[in-house]
Amino acid sequence: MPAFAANLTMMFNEWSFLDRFDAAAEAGFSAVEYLFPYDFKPEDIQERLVRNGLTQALFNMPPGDWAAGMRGLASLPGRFDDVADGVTRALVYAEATGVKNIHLMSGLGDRNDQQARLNYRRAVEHAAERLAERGLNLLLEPINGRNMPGYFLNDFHAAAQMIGEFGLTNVKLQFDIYHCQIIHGDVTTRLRELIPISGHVQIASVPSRQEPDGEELNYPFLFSELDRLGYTGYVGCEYHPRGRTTDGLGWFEPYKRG
Ligand SMILES: O=C(O)C(=O)CO
Repeated sequence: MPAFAANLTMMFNEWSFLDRFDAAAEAGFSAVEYLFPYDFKPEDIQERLVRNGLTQALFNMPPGDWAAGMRGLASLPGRFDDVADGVTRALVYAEATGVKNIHLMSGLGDRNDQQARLNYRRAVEHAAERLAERGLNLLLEPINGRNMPGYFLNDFHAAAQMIGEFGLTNVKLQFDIYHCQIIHGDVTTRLRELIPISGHVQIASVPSRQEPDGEELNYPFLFSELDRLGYTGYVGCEYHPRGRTTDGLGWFEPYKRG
């Protein structure tokens, strides 16, 4: 049975950010993830994790100016020093939270542009090396172009190919089933191909990106498939609740922490 992480960027928004840890634990989650911890003190986040017995499953490196539309820096020209500073900052939070997986967003750009590919490779190699010194994984996530138009890493096959070319054992795929269904479909076949290189899985219904309890995908089947494939990482619930978060947790009832 998969272990689920509540995504505190999207879920439990009825609470302030730090109180979402308490709410997720109360709802039966054993782990949490979110996009960015950087507006909060590392020790405050640590305190919430410890108090609630929660595992920190994932967060992202600093993405650049998110409010101005930046979606990561790794493939961008002239931003290598900012990527390196971001790694330093993320490692402070890794130390406090005990997270094992950190996601490096690629940024907007053309995946077929040679210079953007070189920028990306340099950023990934640098981040991966520094994370490896702490025994951490660097995650790379393909994101669909409907949610993030112009995103550099917008294809699962291309991501798998790059991960193979980089040849770094701590660089893994972040397999968001929602993005995969929108980009490629045939999600079960993609899971069978790519779980061996995946370090984290995420879920949401398609097309609404709400609770994983209907619409295009049969999640109970996909959860069993993850078990059949021997996946032991976390499954991040990166979805927008339709209403109150706790009212939409019927799907989670069989999986929650006792
Ligand atoms: O937009 C997403 O799907 C993300 O997970 C960004 O980190």
